[in-house]
Amino acid sequence: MNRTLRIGTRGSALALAQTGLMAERLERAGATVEIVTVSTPGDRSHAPIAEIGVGVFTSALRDALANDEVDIAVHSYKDLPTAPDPRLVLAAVPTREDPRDALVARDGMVLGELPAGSRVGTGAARRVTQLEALGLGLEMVPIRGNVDSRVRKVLDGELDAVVVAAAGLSRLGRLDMVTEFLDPIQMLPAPAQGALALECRVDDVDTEHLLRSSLDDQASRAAVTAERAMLAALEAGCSAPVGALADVVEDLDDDGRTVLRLSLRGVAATPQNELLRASATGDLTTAEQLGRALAAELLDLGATVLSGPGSK
Ligand SMILES: NCc1[nH]cc(CCC(=O)O)c1CC(=O)O
Repeated sequence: MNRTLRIGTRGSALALAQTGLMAERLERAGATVEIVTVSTPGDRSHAPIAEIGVGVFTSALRDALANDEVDIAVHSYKDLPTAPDPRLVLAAVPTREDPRDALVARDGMVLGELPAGSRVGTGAARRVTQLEALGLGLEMVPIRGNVDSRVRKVLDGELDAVVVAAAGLSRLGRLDMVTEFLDPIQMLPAPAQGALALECRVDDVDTEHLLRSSLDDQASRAAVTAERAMLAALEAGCSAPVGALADVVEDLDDDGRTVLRLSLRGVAATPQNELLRASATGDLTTAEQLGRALAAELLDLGATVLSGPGSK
């Protein structure tokens, strides 16, 4: 391909960092690329995500792609609405970063060391509900804004701690700030957390082929496919307290041969905001069915079917 590929990104430090990484990899694969920043309503507003709705970070970028203003869009996968965009194709899910949530606390503290009444910043219902379930007496403070500004609130002494995605800090080169990586047994991440989604126009087969062949990672794609299928089946948006994590694990088949399997864990809440946890395993090739089956089990256990805006 000898055309210059325009890669669309949001303008936040995190978005620019992760798009820069993808641009480098595409150049190494022989492509000529140019980065184009697209401003989104999510970047301009400070209102809670629950008010401004799912897709606030991604719709403007998707429109720019569909309108031929850019050729590739790089998204944080967890920010994408679950409904597919018929104008676009998800051409690559690159190897996923650490999917866990991370605690950044004052004085190097881990969760168990935070005194009761400590002020912990997070706006995401999924994080709030799972932290409250630990019964530590923490005071949850709703915050929003980019990763930098959240972490700064701890450095400034405004908050005792914040919970953010480890992947965000990693891509910003700030993993040194993490005082504890939260174990998924206590804190399941948002579906697709730590993964990127690279889209192109559905009729741009050259770009699709390039992205697929140079960036797509099959195991990461299978894992996030299962997580997102669970989310979609619960009809939960980004503000819903739904967490999911699929790990690719080694298993033995009937003939004693090593095979790769998906191990999916999920968490959802009842109407009384009690947490329900469940898990299931399946094949990488049937990731979607696995996600739907786990959602069905959670619904059977009494999980609320949520609708409306919501992804973190
Ligand atoms: N909507 C915010 C958002 N979208 C993606 C990430 C982190 C990186 C990732 O999960 O890929 C974050 C910040 C956070 O949740 O702390």
